[in-house]
Amino acid sequence: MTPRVAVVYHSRRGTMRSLAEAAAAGAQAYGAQVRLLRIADDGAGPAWPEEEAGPEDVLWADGLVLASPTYFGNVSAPFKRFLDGTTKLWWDGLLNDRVVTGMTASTCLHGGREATLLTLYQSAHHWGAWTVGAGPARPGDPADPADPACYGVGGNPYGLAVTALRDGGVAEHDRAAAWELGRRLAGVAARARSGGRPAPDAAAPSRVTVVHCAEDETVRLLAQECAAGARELGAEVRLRRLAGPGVRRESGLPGRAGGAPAAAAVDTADVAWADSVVFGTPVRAGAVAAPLLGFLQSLEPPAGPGPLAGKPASGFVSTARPHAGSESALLSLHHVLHHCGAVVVPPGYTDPVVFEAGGNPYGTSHARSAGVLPTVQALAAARHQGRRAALAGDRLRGRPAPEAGLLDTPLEKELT
Ligand SMILES: Cc1cc2nc3c(=O)[nH]c(=O)nc-3n(C[C@H](O)[C@H](O)[C@H](O)COP(=O)(O)O)c2cc1C
Repeated sequence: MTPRVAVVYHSRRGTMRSLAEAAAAGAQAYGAQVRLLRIADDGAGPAWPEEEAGPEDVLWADGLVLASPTYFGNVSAPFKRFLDGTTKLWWDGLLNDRVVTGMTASTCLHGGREATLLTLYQSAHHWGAWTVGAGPARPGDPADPADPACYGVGGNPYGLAVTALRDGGVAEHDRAAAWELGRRLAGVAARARSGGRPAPDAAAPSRVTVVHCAEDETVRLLAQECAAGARELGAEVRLRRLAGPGVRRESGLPGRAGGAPAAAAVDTADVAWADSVVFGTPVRAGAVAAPLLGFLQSLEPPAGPGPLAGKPASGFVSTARPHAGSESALLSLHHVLHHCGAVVVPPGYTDPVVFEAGGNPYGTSHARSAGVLPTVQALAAARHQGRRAALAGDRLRGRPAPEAGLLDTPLEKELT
């Protein structure tokens, strides 16, 4: 299936427009059907000739390159208006499963460009989108925009960020990096639509690894439910425990209840084995617990793709109180996942159970003020997250879609 890619830009001086043109050409070179679209600008910018972007273009696209200038460390107001304009489609559950990447430009090298890309992804995750950065790609995928040949990226794994010049000019290496990013996005969008190259073992069940801090009882139960959700879709699942300095001592949580057997300790090979990976952790000081961060850091190779490259990944958390970092920990986890080249596939609002469990689109979360054990709503959300991981892992390896009766996203239903 030919993927449909929309490259949507806002530009006053021309930087973002040039990058968008290059990304569109890269997506076209992959073989995608491409639309280059501008965002309306209250008359403040030049009248660029491209068609104006609207919410229906998000609906049309399988993949989107979102290109906003950095304004005060954020997307520009016109760009935010464009995102907000998709509310009705989002509410109707029609924007799930788009594949999104981001591009930006800023005057200062460290003037908020990473913040802008991460903000873009946060909004895309509310849609239920999958986000692809410029981190290392898996072998055989379209070339790596962070490759030293494309100096414009400067090692930014979140997407493309370049230095804006006064005249709106764009260096050739930045244009080349935008081209590569467009091509990569089209490649992932094609596979997400089951139109990519079939994996050599396409008939085998997809593989999901659920890694968790097992000493935290809440997280352990969420992990089991997540694993059960993946198995519901026919996935082969490895439930793995993080070894390392004790989470129990750090968090002061009770140990394993009921004498359930401990999961095997996780190893890098469990991540290499999987088609998709889900990470569960208690929140410590607004971030993931140290053992998880240590394990993730061991996955990021000094150069080239690591075992997470090109694979769907997401996380779930437990906190002591309702607003004690359940969002910030997951957002910081997403940053690390992008560094590893993963495709971040959080739950978004892709199922009513997400709303019922507190409405965290970045990952399932449970606050222990509601009880040490997860609520039935949190368990249902974890199960949904496991199903989604299995589905995304299946898609990105190009395997045929699972049977219609088991499918749970509008995109799946639409395709079968
Ligand atoms: C309202 C406004 C806010 C800006 N904020 C930042 C900023 O936070 N950091 C930075 O480095 N550059 C900032 N800039 C510079 C823009 O990032 C730069 O002009 C833009 O990326 C150029 O893109 P364009 O050529 O596509 O219009 C700002 C510019 C404007 C107009």
